[in-house]
Amino acid sequence: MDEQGEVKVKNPWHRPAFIFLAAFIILGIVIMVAISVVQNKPLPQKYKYGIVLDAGSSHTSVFIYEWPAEKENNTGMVQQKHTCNVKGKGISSYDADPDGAGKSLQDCMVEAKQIIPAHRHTETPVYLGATAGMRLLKMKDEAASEKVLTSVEHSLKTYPFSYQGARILSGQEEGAFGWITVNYLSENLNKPTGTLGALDLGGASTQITFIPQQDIESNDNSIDFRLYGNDYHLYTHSFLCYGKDQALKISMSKKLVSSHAAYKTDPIELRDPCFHPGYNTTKTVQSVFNTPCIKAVNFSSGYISHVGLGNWSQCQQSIRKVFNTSRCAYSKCSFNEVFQPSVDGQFGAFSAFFFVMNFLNLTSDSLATTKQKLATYCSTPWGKIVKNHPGTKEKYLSEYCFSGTYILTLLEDGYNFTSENWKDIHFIKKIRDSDAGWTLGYMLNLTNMIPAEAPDTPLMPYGGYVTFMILFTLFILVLLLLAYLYFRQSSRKAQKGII
Ligand SMILES: Nc1nc2c(ncn2[C@@H]2O[C@H](COP(=O)(O)OP(=O)(O)OP(=O)(O)O)[C@@H](O)[C@H]2O)c(=O)[nH]1
Ligand SMILES: [Ca+2]
Repeated sequence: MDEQGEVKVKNPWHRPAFIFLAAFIILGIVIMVAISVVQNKPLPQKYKYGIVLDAGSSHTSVFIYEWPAEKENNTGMVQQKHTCNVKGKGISSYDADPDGAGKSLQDCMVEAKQIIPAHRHTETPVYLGATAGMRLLKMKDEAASEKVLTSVEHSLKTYPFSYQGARILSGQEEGAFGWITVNYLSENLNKPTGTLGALDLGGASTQITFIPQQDIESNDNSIDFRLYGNDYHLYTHSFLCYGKDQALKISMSKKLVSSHAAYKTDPIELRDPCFHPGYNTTKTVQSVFNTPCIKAVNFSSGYISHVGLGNWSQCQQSIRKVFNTSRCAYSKCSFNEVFQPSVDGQFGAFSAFFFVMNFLNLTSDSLATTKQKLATYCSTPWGKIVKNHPGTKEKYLSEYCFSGTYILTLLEDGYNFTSENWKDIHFIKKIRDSDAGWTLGYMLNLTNMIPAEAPDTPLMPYGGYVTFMILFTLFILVLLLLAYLYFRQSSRKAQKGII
């Protein structure tokens, strides 16, 4: 026994090695647990920010976007953090007072400074994009439009952000970026599922953008993108002067010009089926004709007595005259000789498409029901309408019959939607808390946040990777332990054999 005891003490696999291995295993487990705890602890989110000013024809809105700094190239990560509506009218209305355009942005930009953390200010890009109002001003008075842009540029440069430019977007860009926005927010861009067409109705222009089933016959209407490894061949068209405010002016001017009485009376009487019975307001001729969308006409008076008749079918007939559908040089046209393939797939209809249809409660009816309800609404006396909506601005309120009828006629007679595919039009304001509109798509494009190729995805998700590493390491440790026990056993046997 004593001899055996002496041999045991000499065994190289004896206590120090065992203690070392046990310590090694414990240390390994402690390190693994510590690493996985630290790794899984939610990181303090580091957000980045971007600002886009939508200088529309009717007003300017400031959009602040935010996204997690580490995930800027993943789809659906950028979100709208805040919007601010600039007080007053759009920047194109400052043609006689360009300095006023820059000043008008002050309040919203100060708000942006408060909302975005100070340490991010200098790296936050600011873009201003102007749309149809400025396109029209440029047509009317190019020097004035440049002065307005210079004024907003000077104003934006006084803030601590990274100024990236103020420019007028083309109609094509406006349509295409609206399409990118709705498809980015719906997370359609990296999936094989279909995309959402985009319908935008502004005050001075309207855009239609979608992926058609047929060839695009005119180059002006075609735009190509490669996003997340997929090629997109888009049809897009922007109709300048066909936003709802300009369309109303065109429609009123046509009625005035075609009515002989209009040339003789003072004020000129405009009997309008698109306004409620009992509506009677004096307007200036200038307020209708002050746009490059209409040819100037001489009248006997500078004033119009605008009298409502509240007749929906006559209203629709008068609006149809705004669309010229008599000629088409392509296989298919929408109106005004513009090529348009048949509409296809689901559409998101936003901006004034939503404001108007939502107000009229017409966002989920069939086409036939929509027409019926609208006819009833238009024939409702003006006094009753005002009484039923005490909080609504009278200018907005008076125009809903016209605007609803215009939307219906534009979609059905203009873009050729039918009672079958009417349900494919979704009247939307926001998708996942961000407004549908061109601004987000514009920023994503200019900051290269939508890569042409899909980013490489890791072999397995992060959680799976951590679990795998822990299990695999434990497996190796168990193997080492077994090997140790085996060796110890066999060396004991060997010792015994020697004895
Ligand atoms: N009823 C209602 N109308 C609105 C509202 N906001 C804007 N509008 C009107 O809807 C129309 C379109 O508004 P926007 O989409 O902001 O148009 P915009 O961007 O100024 O014009 P574009 O430059 O042509 O795009 C204009 O006639 C606005 O006066 C709203 O909250 N309610
Ligand atoms: Ca707009």
